Amino acid sequence: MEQMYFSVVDYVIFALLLLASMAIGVYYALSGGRQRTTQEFLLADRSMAAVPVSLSLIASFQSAVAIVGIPAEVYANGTQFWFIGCAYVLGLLIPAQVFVPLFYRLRLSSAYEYLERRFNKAVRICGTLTFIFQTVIYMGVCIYTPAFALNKVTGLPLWGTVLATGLVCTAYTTIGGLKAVIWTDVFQTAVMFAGQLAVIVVGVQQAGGVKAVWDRVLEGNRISGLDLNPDPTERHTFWTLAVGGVFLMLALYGVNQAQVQRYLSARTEREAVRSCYMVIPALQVALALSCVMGLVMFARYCGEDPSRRPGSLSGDAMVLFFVMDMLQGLPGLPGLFIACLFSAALSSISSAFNSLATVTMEDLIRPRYPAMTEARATLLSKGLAMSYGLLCLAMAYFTHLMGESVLQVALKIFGMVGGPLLGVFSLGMFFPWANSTGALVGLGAGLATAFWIGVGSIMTRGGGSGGGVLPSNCSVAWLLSGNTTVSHANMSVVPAIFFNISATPPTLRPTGLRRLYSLSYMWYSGLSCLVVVLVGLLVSFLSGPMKEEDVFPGTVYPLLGNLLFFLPDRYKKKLCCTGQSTHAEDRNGDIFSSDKGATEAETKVLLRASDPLLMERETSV
Ligand SMILES: CC(C)(CO)[C@@H](O)C(=O)NCCC(=O)O
Ligand code: NA
Repeated sequence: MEQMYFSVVDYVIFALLLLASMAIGVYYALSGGRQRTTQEFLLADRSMAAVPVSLSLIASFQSAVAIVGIPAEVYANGTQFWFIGCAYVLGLLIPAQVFVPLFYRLRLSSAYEYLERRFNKAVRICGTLTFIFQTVIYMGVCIYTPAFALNKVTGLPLWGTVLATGLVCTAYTTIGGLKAVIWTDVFQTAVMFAGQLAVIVVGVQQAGGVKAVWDRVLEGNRISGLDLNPDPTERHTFWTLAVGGVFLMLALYGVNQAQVQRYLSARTEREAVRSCYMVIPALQVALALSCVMGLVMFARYCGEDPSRRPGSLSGDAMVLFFVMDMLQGLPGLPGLFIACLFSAALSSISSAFNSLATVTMEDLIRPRYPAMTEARATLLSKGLAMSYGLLCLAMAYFTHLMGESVLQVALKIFGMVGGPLLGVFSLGMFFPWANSTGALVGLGAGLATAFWIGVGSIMTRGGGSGGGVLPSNCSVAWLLSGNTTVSHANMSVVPAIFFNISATPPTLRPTGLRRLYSLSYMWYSGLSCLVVVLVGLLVSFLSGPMKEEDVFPGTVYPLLGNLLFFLPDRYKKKLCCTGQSTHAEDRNGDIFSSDKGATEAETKVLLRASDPLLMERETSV
């Protein structure tokens, strides 16, 4: 395969992306409150409108991993993965109805503050540390993926690209705070969609039109029907994607700090909920673009002259090769696509930096030094954002050493670490009896289960079967054979991470522990969430369940009460599921609506003052 060369226009477009992002950072460093308070730096002064928030929400977890990983998946295995779109519906309706109002009304700064109000400090700190662990690994994958892909195709130095993007992102995140992060996300999401659309349009044209594309993907077996196989070890079926995917989406869009922080930055609760709803169609568009891109590439390249094939390239790098090949000779378009890849990456990395700075400040540092001045806290938050930026560069190196397709790696991390976190939040919100011991033991059990299965699957190459390349009339076996003509020697030293998505050979049905390890990675969130809730409830009942009236007001969602709506109140009370205060606002609505200018501390006092039960409890402590 020949190395591709960028024209001047391409370099200019790429440079413009970095410059524009930087300019947005500078603008928010110098306008508004000039980033002099943590409220502005970490929460955008709680002044954002729904549209930028929702675009920023989709950008957080849509990185270059999805941009190359989803087309690679569709190219190799057909459109089955598209069914994850079904999970987007419940996966965002539930946050919009349950999580967002609850968090918003508590006027939190960090999602983990909820855990302290509902349980205790220890649960909060464990939650925070779990989130930090998840995000630090994820950001390494995020920054490494586009740099590696670009290096393979254009020969641009890998670590130079990592360094340049990492530093630019650190810079605008550190000076511009959450406002800059959200507005760069908006701009970067636009670039991301533009780049994908350009590839699709050019690809369809080169493949001979929409009809030709359709015929070839049908002929090549790439349009998947509804796979209703109930086997949980099957990697992608309707059940793993549409049901298991809901838990993945809840972990990401319901309780992940990066997203919770965006909901909290919305100017009103209504805007926050609206932004959550708007993610559903926007994310469907993003998914459709990626899947269609995979199909177009299949139509364009299947059956291509073998001498031009990228030899041992894995799915992910192959996507980039195809894209660059299609766009060669169209000035500016290769640059636009590279800008698309890096936009996707930057918008995820910047979310990671800012959310990590927030939790470190609000959950770990501030509770220890409550007297810290606002100026010092803001300076420290900026220092934290910058330090996490530098740590990200180190994490890129770790990713370099990992194996597997990057899409699967990213979704596994979300499931293994995000699932237990979702579990501990669900335990607190839906089960008033759960106590802090239950929450801690449950979280530990959930993490242990997830890592046992996750690490087991890596050791035994499990994680769900059925990931091999689909058979089709037009042979694609060469993609994996690795011994076809490779014109450049360096193509054969692709690190393991870019080797294919294929898992265990479908012929062997694993038994015993191996069967457990081969659980589809799409179930990781659901399973570990369930373990946390079950173990948490069991331990709570054994160690003395919490009484409903002792729970901090506004931290419980009356799930059982709502489900058993047909029972008379008397029985509901007996069952302990009336939801003493469903949402803080039910009781304190007037306070919240009339205190627009009040500081957080004042609001807390107001909230407490309006709650005699709580006052009593606090004074008796
Ligand atoms: C996380 C979802 C499912 C939804 O946002 C999707 O965007 C995705 O597959 N992301 C992969 C991880 C990443 O792009 O970083
Ligand atoms: Na992104």
